Parts: sequence; C-alpha cells; structure tokens
Amino acid sequence: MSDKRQRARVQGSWAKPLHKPQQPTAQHVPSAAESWKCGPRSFEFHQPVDPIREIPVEKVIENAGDYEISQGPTGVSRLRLIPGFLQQEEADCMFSKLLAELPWSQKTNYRMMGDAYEEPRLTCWYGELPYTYSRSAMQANTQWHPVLTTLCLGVEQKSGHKFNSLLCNLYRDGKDSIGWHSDNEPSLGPQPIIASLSLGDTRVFSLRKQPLPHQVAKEYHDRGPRINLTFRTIYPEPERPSGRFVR
Ligand SMILES: O=C(O)CCC(=O)C(=O)O
Ligand SMILES: [Fe+2]
Repeated sequence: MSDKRQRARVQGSWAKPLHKPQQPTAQHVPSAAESWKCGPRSFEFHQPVDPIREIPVEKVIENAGDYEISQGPTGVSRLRLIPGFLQQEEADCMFSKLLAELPWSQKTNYRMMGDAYEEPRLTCWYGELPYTYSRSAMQANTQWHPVLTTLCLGVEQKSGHKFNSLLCNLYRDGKDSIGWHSDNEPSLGPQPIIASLSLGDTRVFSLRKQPLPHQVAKEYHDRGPRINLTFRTIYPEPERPSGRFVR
C-alpha cells in the first residue's frame, strides 16, 4: 500500500462521509461593510490580518537518522531512528518468546480526582526501583527475562547510554493504545534518555513538540499484537508526604 494511502487509512479518511445537511449551517460572516447597531454603540467587522492559530505541519519520520524535534527551556529534544535494529528472523523469534513468557498484566491508574481506570494495554516492569506514573506504582522487579537482558546490552552498545530499567507494553490489537503523555516523572531525571524498541505489528507513534508528548492511538483497522520496550534510567525519588490521591 502506498505511503499516502496508508496514512489516510490510519487517520480514518476512508470512513463513510458525514451526511451533508440540506441547508447550509455556516454562520453568516458579515462583510467589512456590514456593521451592527445595538443601543447607543455600533460595532464593525474586520477580517483578521493574521491567522488566528498556525497549524503545525505534519511530518512523517521513516528514515534512519537523527532528528531535532524541539528546542525548549531544558534544551534540545532529539530523536534517533534506527530501523532494522534486529534481523527480521531474530525479531520474530524474540517477539514470540516475550509474548508468551513475560508476566503481562493490566495496570489500574487513577485520575486527578481519584477515579480508577484500566490501561488499554498490558504492561510489565523491570528495575531495582518501583516506577510510578498516573498515580499508581509498578513494583520493583529484578527477574529480567534472558531475552530482555540480551536486548538491553545491545541497546546500550548501540546508543552509548546505560539503562537500569525497562517498561514493556503489549498492544494486543488495534484497539489497545497509549494516550498522550510526556514521560516526565521526576524519577526519570531532568533530561530523560529513553531507548524504545518495537517488535511485532506496526503502529503509528505520534509525537508533538515541547514537552514531547507522544501516543500510540487506537486504529480503525485490524492490527496484530505489538510489543514495545522502553529502556529507561530511574533515579530514587525524595520521600514525599503522601497526599490523598497519591499512591
Ligand atoms: O508503544 C510505544 O511506542 C510508546 C510507549 C510509550 O510511550 C511509553 O511506554 O512511555
Ligand atoms: Fe512514553
């Protein structure tokens, strides 16, 4: 499938067009010459000189390379894309093992006001420290699966960075997802470096600028399972008094 068609599919452009109303529903926009009188004051309409909001250009990153995503108060955010980091056969074999053998479970998170919701995907966590996000903690787990230990060494060698933890995500099908988030928990330090490795079916990873929110949205079309591994460095957090909804 051509690139453009695939993107259109992902964005749902093949969905049934909306029913067009018989009558135009657009609000009447007065011309410059028109004016309103209300009471003792009158108002005149002027077309705005500048666009009200610049819509950022959408860019698709598919080729290997280093990309500068944004420049913010804490520095430049960079992305390095390495397609084909593993040979296909090796990747397929690792994927089957991880799918069958990791201790996948569905995590419960809490909204600001304390209401609970289940994450629309399965996860598991490795590291000497627990990892807290969305007001719920994943417990420390030092029992690394041998495939994950091998992958961590390979990723460290390729990236030149050390990682002490790993968050694994399993998207069982196209309905599983991860919403917009920024991986900016204090335990990741002020300038987190994350190595993300994906196995299995392909999904669209969307990225916005400062402070680098990203998501893997649900898709309209069937998708097979996909595993994403994010190698991270976690630092101990200073003790905090526990608030009402801090878990
Ligand atoms: O599945 C992905 O590619 C994204 C995962 C992610 O953003 C995360 O675990 O923080
Ligand atoms: Fe993330």
